[in-house]
Amino acid sequence: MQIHIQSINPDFFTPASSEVWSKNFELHANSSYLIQAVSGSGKSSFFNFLYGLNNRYSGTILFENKSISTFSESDWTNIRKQQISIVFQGLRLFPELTAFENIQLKNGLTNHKSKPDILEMMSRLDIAQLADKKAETLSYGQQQRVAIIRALCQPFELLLLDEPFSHIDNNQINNAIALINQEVTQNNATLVIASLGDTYNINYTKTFLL
Ligand SMILES: Nc1ncnc2c1ncn2[C@@H]1O[C@H](COP(=O)(O)OP(=O)(O)OP(=O)(O)O)[C@@H](O)[C@H]1O
Repeated sequence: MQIHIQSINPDFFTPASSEVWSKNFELHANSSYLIQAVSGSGKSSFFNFLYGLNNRYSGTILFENKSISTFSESDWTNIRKQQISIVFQGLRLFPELTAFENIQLKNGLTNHKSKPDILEMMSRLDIAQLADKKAETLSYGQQQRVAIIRALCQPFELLLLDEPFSHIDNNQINNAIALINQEVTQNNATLVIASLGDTYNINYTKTFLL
């Protein structure tokens, strides 16, 4: 998906000058981007704009040359099912559901992956043994890995990851990055990762300071 960002600025706070706010740039397929932000500079807001959860900004965001401000709620429902996947900073898992149920709930919308595929992904991130545990009983780093796999269990052209590895050790970060890269490549997708400073072992097309 071709994404054009044209001079956007949030309506609800005045950001400091950055390489995102008030700037024109494009995000391309088969490319990875890092948004390096200081806390409170608006990276979650930027992701919410791209995911259609917040439209309180000036400027224009175009997907395939169409302004996303024209999309209806049902357009966004389809886009979130087929084209954009996200890991929120706060994860948004269902605490009462098991790790596997959290993943399958999303996967079931498109039957993107089989149960053995999901269990293999969980095994790669060393959480297969937690499949039947309620999400609320998992550590935050384990929950982050559940949320990452859940995000990979749907078709996507744009994958948004908001501080996805903040509670994960380096070894597991590398396993997660290998899995994410594999899925991004298979989908010919655009990857956008936000971090507070870490750069991770990813070959970025461009890094933006926010
Ligand atoms: N709904 C809202 N109404 C008013 N102000 C908001 C709203 N959401 C965020 N803000 C403000 O916008 C600024 C950026 O918030 P945002 O959550 O996007 O930052 P962030 O860079 O993701 O921060 P952090 O890394 O600390 O989570 C903050 O000053 C915040 O108080």
